[in-house]
Amino acid sequence: RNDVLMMTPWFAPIVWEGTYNLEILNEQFKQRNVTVGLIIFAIKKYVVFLKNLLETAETYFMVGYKVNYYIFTDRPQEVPKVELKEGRKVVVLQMQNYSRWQEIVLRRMEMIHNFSQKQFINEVDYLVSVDIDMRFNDQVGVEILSDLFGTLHPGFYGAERQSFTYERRPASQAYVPHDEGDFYYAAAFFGGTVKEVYKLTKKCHEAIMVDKDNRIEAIWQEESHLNKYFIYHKPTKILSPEYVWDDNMGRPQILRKRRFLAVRKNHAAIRNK
Ligand SMILES: CC(=O)N[C@H]1[C@@H](OP(=O)(O)OP(=O)(O)OC[C@H]2O[C@@H](n3ccc(=O)[nH]c3=O)[C@H](O)[C@@H]2O)O[C@H](CO)[C@H](O)[C@@H]1O
Ligand SMILES: [Mn+2]
Repeated sequence: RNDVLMMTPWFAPIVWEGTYNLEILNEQFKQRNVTVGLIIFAIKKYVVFLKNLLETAETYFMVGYKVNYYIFTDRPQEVPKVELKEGRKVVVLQMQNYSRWQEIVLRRMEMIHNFSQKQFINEVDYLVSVDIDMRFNDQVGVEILSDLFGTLHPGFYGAERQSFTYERRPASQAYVPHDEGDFYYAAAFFGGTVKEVYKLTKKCHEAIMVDKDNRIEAIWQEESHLNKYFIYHKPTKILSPEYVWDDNMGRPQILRKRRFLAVRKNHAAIRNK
């Protein structure tokens, strides 16, 4: 394709529909018999999003592969029973709730870090962390897999560096100077091998704890820390906004697939509930 950027300056592919051959990739990944962990946080009221996310994942996510759905929740009894295909299972992981939604989203890094070391490393090859207020709407397969991958945020994929909403206060560990940064990534979809996700979440969690001691919270919480990390640890693959789209952004021509879509939500009704 010549209408989109297909490769970064550090030679990482940017995955758009029409840039890869899934048959070839499936041959490779089937031989390796990979298992993928999909990490989902369902704290407090957000459990209402779980059913639709799991059902659409069964239709579109890693079809034909083994998948563990790792669901972090404070309401295990509210995890819906969804019929799963062979080789796929739900693993419910208890997590405490926090009163502020900002604390919940920040603590995702800590939880993924802890469980990567004690559990995920023994059970899966790759981890994918996603927001729950989303649904799969088209195929998401092994074309996303790589050591470390991030997704271009739907609001900034064509934007200039100056407009990226990185943390700009030097007092925060997530600080990014104006002359640095490649892309603005969405925290709603990232992943990699368990080892790389472990390293990423460790670093981000540590930075978040330093910020906490200094009584500062990054402008876009863990997304700010993720963006900082990706500047100094470049992703080995980047996913186009096909993988985190929001129909509020319209339907541009270059978007041949809308694979993972934001579900409309009423912030006031759902956050801190
Ligand atoms: C598209 C995108 O980049 N989304 C980011 C943006 O999303 P959003 O504004 O969509 O944030 P959000 O409300 O979806 O929160 C992120 C996620 O945290 C979990 N959650 C949150 C609150 C709660 O009470 N219970 C709960 O389970 C849930 O999995 C949710 O999807 O900003 C957030 C933090 O500022 C995160 O960085 C999101 O990844
Ligand atoms: Mn979200």
